[in-house]
Parts: sequence; structure tokens; C-alpha cells
Amino acid sequence: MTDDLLPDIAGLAAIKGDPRGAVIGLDFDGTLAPIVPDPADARVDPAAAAALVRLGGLVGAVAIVTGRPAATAVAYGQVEGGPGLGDVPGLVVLGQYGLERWEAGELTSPPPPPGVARVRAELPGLLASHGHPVSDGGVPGVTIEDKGRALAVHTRRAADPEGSLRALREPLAKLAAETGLLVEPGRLVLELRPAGMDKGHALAAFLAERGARSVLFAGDDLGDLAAFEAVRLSGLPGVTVCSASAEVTALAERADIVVNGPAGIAALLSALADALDAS
Ligand SMILES: O=P(O)(O)OC[C@H]1O[C@H](O[C@H]2O[C@H](CO)[C@@H](O)[C@H](O)[C@H]2O)[C@H](O)[C@@H](O)[C@@H]1O
Repeated sequence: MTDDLLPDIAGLAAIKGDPRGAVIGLDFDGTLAPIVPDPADARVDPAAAAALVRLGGLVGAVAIVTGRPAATAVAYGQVEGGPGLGDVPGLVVLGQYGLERWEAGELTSPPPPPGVARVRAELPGLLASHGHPVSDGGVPGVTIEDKGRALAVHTRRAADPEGSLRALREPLAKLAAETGLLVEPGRLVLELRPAGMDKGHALAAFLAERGARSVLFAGDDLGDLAAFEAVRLSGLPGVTVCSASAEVTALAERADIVVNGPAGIAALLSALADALDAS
């Protein structure tokens, strides 16, 4: 592991030597967009969007692989008065951990499994019965983010974010088991979502589809570990990048490059675009 911006490693050399063979994969929240208290307020770092617009014209493909609905990532990737994610040439967004795909303005989104409707109906009661009545929007507390095919329970705005997360782990795991869903843990969030897909499968399938000859993936959270593993299992020259935070340390231990949050990611992407422009 190194924290040089563009260290002398095989994966980066491969990307620089053959940019058209490279896939650049990125997580959204905590990587392209700074973490904020309300998930609805998250927006892409404008510097990251500008760098990706440049990279989109230089590499084989730019793909965002996110737990967000694909259309939400595109919407929150807009930048007022500047280029946004929708301007990245050839951008593909693999949303809801790869279940959805957005490309050239077209969204492919299969219907949610039946368990999601049951979770939607039962979640407020379950949270209330564990002492976490869902905020009505006025007073922040434990909140539910309904993503259509998944529901996320956020504790970032609870009085005791870590304590609430701990207390809700078991009841949410039970509800997930009863409804045929799985619990995806993240940064002060527990998400109940369909099984059978993760960022690793999504990235691996995309690399195969594009006939990638090298890959870089950047992420910040536990859900991104599967994509790190997909980089390793691909056998391609690869680079894993951690958008570091005090909240999650598991990625930094496994990353080739560690940068300081989304601002560091924007700087790295910009440096990569400079290097590819110069070659
Ligand atoms: O795969 P990602 O793009 O990283 O999405 C993972 C989850 O990110 C979002 O939650 C996180 O970011 C919020 C906004 O900064 C923050 O308030 C929350 O505490 C974080 O966990 C998003 O809301 C979830 O739906 C995503 O699954």
C-alpha cells in the first residue's frame, strides 16, 4: 500500500500504456460525493466530475458502481454551472449494487422482489418497537431511505448513531431473513436489499463485457470490498483505491493507493487525466 498519488505500480503503468483498454470504476457516496448527514443532500464533488469528464474521453470506460439507484447517482452527479456525471462520455452507472443499469440516458431496472414490499410495510413498526420511531422529517433520528428495490435504515442523525446501529443489527437481520433479503452494512446504515448481486459481480461482468485490459476501482465502504476482490480475481493489471475515512478502515488495509476522502479521489482522477493527456 502507498499513499503516493500516482505511484509506480504495474496497474497504473498498464492504464497509462493502454488507456483505451482501461475501465475506471468508482463508488458514489464517500468516494465521488462527500458524506453528509442527509442522504438526499449528497452531491458529486465538482472536481471529481470534471476529471471524469476528461477521463471518459481517454479511457475505455468509466463506470459508477453504487448502492444508490442508478438514476439517483446521475441526478446527484449534476453540477450547477459545470460538467456533471451526465456529461462523462460513455458513462455507465451500475446501481443498486449492479441490479440496475443506466447508460446513455436509458435505465434498465428489473422489478423488486416481493420481500421489499413487506419490509416497507413492517419497518416503521419494527423500528418503533425497538425505541427508534422513524423521524417524521422534523426531528432527525433514525431514518428510512426507500430506494424502490431496497430500504436503508440510517442512524447518522440519531442521538447515538453507533449505539442505534448496534441495537438494530439483530432485528433487521431477522426481518431480512424472513423476507428473503440480505442486510448490507455500511457507514451508519443497514440496508435490506435483494441477494444475488454485489459490486464484485457487477464489476466483473462489466470488465468481461468491455474486454478490459486493465482496471482501477475506487471505493470507501464495506460494500466496495467485493469490487476490490473482483479487481484481484480478474487477473488484469489492476489498481484499488481507498477513499479513506475514520469510519471505515477495512479498505485502506487492502488498497494499493489510499487518498483522503472524495477530495483526494478528485485529485487522483485529475492527476490520472493529466498523465493520460500527456502520454
Ligand atoms: O455504494 P455507495 O455509492 O457508496 O452507496 C452506499 C450508501 O450510501 C448512502 O449512504 C451513505 O451516504 C449518505 C450521504 O452522504 C450518508 O448520510 C450515510 O450515512 C451513508 O451511509 C446512501 O444513502 C445509501 O442508499 C447507499 O446504499
